[in-house]
Amino acid sequence: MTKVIHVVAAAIANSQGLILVAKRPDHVHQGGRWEFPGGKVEAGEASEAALVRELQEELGVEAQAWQPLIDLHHQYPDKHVRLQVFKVTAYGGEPYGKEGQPLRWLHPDQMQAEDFPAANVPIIQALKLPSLLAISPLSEDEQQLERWCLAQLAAGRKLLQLRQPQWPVAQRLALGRRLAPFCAEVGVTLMMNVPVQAYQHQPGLGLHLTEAELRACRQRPQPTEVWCSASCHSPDALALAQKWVDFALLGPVLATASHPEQPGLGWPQWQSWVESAALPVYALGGLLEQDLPQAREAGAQGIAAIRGLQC
Ligand SMILES: Nc1nc2c([nH]c(=O)n2[C@@H]2O[C@H](COP(=O)(O)OP(=O)(O)OP(=O)(O)O)[C@@H](O)[C@H]2O)c(=O)[nH]1
Ligand SMILES: [Mg+2]
Repeated sequence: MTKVIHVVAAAIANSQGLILVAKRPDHVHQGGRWEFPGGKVEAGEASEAALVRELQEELGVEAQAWQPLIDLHHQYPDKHVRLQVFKVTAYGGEPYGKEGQPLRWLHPDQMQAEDFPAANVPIIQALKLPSLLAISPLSEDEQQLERWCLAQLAAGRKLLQLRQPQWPVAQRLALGRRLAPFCAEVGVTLMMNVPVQAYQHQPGLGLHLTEAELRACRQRPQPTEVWCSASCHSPDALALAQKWVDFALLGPVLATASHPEQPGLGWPQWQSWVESAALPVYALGGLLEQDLPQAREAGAQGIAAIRGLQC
């Protein structure tokens, strides 16, 4: 097995939510591309100590507060890297390119994957995605679901999923079409849980696949501008999600009222499955907003919930 190069990198966020990126010198690995500042973890060094050291060495700043963003492996033709990325939310000093590297502050939506090393695609996705994903509660009452959606928008949620497996597909699509303009107006994506062939794109909507639909995929189900996600219940499903969609939901972490027959995976198993996946993964199953720090420590993008995220 090739040696794994363990790298820590920082998505440093300023008060406007812009993220600092630096240009790699032309002569180094992945030279000329933009990167998240950071570097190799030294032998015997703890990851977070490496993070603090690298930001001091490369930018002259003192990292003061951070949280895990995503931890992934990537195989380049010439090397295998593990990129452990932290979102740095507080720092002392003004960053400058100590090694002469140009710096820029970018909104995640301005980041183009092709300007970064190939390993960075999931990191950019993780920066674009929020930490909470609210899933619609089962209901026969369309007005109640409209109220649910509008309440979620009012609460500032950025990512929703319209589930309703008990409804005919046409009814799900019709409700999605009505809600889409409200979502689009405030930059929210409503993930539609409908068959791939039935999905019709419009601004404000995305496509969510069941695990069976994910397994049937032979290509990405929608162009890259359309968010696509999938439900996963095993490591091999996560590997497929990494290939065909932008993010996954993995669960149940705990047993839930909506799926009482499925025992919970528990955090240790959940974490061990996500460790080998290079895409953002939401933890699902019996979770509440206050479980977010634990979910992040386990490698989650955030939490997805029905009851846990009611407004
Ligand atoms: N820092 C950083 N490295 C990245 C990113 N994406 C990515 O593939 N890498 C790869 O991870 C490795 C990190 O190396 P680095 O050159 O930053 O390491 P370093 O700061 O310790 O430099 P040094 O070896 O010159 O002391 C490189 O192979 C680089 O191509 C990223 O966003 N940030
Ligand atoms: Mg570096």
